[in-house]
Amino acid sequence: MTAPQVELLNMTKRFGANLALNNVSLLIRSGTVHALLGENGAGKSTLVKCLVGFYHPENGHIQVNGREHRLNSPKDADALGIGMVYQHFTLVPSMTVAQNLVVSGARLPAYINWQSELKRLTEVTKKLPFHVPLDVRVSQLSAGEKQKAEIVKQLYLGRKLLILDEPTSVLTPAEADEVLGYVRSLTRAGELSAVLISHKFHEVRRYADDVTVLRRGASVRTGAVADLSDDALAEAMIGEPVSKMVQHAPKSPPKPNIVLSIKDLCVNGDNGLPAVKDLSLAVREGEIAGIAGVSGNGQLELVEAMMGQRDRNGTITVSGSSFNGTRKEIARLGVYGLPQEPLKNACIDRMSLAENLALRNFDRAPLCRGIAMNYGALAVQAERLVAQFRVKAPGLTASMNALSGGNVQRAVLARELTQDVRLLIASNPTFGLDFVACEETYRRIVEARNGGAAVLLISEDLDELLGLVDRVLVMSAGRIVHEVLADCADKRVIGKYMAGMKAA
Ligand SMILES: Nc1ncnc2c1ncn2[C@@H]1O[C@H](COP(=O)(O)OP(=O)(O)OP(=O)(O)O)[C@@H](O)[C@H]1O
Repeated sequence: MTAPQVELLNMTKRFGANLALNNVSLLIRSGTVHALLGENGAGKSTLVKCLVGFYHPENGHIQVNGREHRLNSPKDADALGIGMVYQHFTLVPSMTVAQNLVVSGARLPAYINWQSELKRLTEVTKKLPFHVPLDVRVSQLSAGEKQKAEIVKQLYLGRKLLILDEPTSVLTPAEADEVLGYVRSLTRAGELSAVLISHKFHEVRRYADDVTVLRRGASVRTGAVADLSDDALAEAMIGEPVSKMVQHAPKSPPKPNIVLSIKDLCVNGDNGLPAVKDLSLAVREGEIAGIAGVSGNGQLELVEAMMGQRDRNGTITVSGSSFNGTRKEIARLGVYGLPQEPLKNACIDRMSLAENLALRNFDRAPLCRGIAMNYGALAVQAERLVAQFRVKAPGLTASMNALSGGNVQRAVLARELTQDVRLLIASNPTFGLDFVACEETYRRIVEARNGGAAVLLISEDLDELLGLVDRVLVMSAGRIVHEVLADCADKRVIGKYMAGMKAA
C-alpha cells in the first residue's frame, strides 16, 4: 500500500485581523477520498494551501504516516508526494501537453531524453479511462481537456496525496464521472489518497469516503459520508437548519420586443480560426434564453465579442441600437454582465472591494462631484451592497485579491444586478458558489427577468440551465445547432446535440 495517511493538527492561520483557520484538524485516511465542504470563505482553500506549503500556519502541524513534517515551501510538499489541481489552469499554453508534463518536475536534468520520457508518458496515459492528447498544444485544448491534463500531470509526478479544488466545474457530467471515478479507483487500489473540495453534494456522496465541513474557519462536522444526510451537511455549513429552496417568483410570459439581436456573427478564437460561425439569435424582454454547450465550443468568444473585447463580423443590436460594448453604450442601454472568472474579467484585483463595487457608476453622481470622487458615498454604497449580497470580506478597503473565489463572485453580482438591467449576459454565473449563493443567484436572475430584463445565460451545467431558462439554444462547434422551449426540452436530446451529434 502506497497511499499515505495525512493528518493536519490544530491549524491556525490569520490574514491580518482575519482568522481564516481556527484550530482546524483533519484526518485523511490512507486510500480514501476526503471531501471538504463549506460556504464561500469558510477556509477550504486556505487549509489545502497550508497542506501544499503555499501558506504557513501560525500554529499546527502536519503528519504524514505518523511522522511530523514542516512544509516551508511547495517544494517540501512535492518531496512528500503531495500535489494539487487548482481551479485555474497552470499548464503553459504554447507548449504541448507532453512538453508541459516533462518540464513540470521539481528537478529538471540538464539533458532531457525525450524518447524515453515520451515512452514513460505513454505508459501513464495508456492506463487512463479518458483521452489526453499528448502532442497537442495546451492552447488548442478545450477546458475539459486542460483540466484532465492537469490531473494527469499530478499523477505523472507520482503524487500520493492529490488535492482537487473543485475539479469538475469545467467538465461535462460524463467527463466528471471519468475523472473522479478514476481518482476513486486509484484510492480504492491503495495507490492514492485524495482531498476533494466541492460544492456539489451529489459529487461528495458519489466519490468521497469521508467529509469535513468548515464554517468560518473552524471544523464543525466530520465523519463518513454514508453517515451524514445532505440536510445534515447543509446545516453544518450554514449553522442553522436549512429552509427549503428559495421559491422563484412566478414567471410572466416574455414580451414580443426583442432586446438583444445578433445576426450572422463570426468571431475568431485565439488561434486565429473561426470560433463563432454565422451565429444568429434574439432574446426578448422578460425572457431567459440559455446557451447550453460543452465549454470550448465558442461560448467564450461569443461573450467577448458581444462585450467589445474581440473583433467580429456581423451585427449586434440592443433595443434596436448598434452595440459595441463601449462604456457609454453599456450605461445607456442597461447592459450588465456576470462573466466567467470574475476576478480576472470583471474586477481590478489590486483595487479595494469598495472601489470594485463602484466600477459601473464611479463617474456618476452621487459617487462623483464634477471631477472629484465622493469617497463617503463610495463607502456607503459598498456597505449597502456588501450587506445586501452577504459578501464576506476582511473589510471594504481590502483588495479584491483577499476575497475568497465565491465572495468575488457575490461582489460582482451585487454590482451588476443592482443597476437598471435591461440586458443581462451571464456566463456560468454560479461557478464556485456554495449552494446558498447559487440559490440567491438564481433568484436574482429570475427577478431581473421578471422585472422585464432580457437574459442570455451561458452555462455548462445543463440541470442549472433547464431549471432557469425559458428557451434553450445548444451551441456546438461555434453554431447554434438546436433550439427548444424549456418546457418541451429533453435532456438526452440536448446532450446529443452538445456532443456534436444529431439527435435521431
Ligand atoms: N491572501 C489573502 N489575504 C487576506 N485574506 C485572505 C487571503 N486568502 C483568503 N483570505 C480570507 O480567508 C478566508 C478564507 O478564504 P478561503 O479562500 O480559504 O475560503 P474558501 O472556503 O476556499 O472559499 P470559496 O469557496 O469561496 O473558494 C476568507 O475570509 C478570505 O477573505
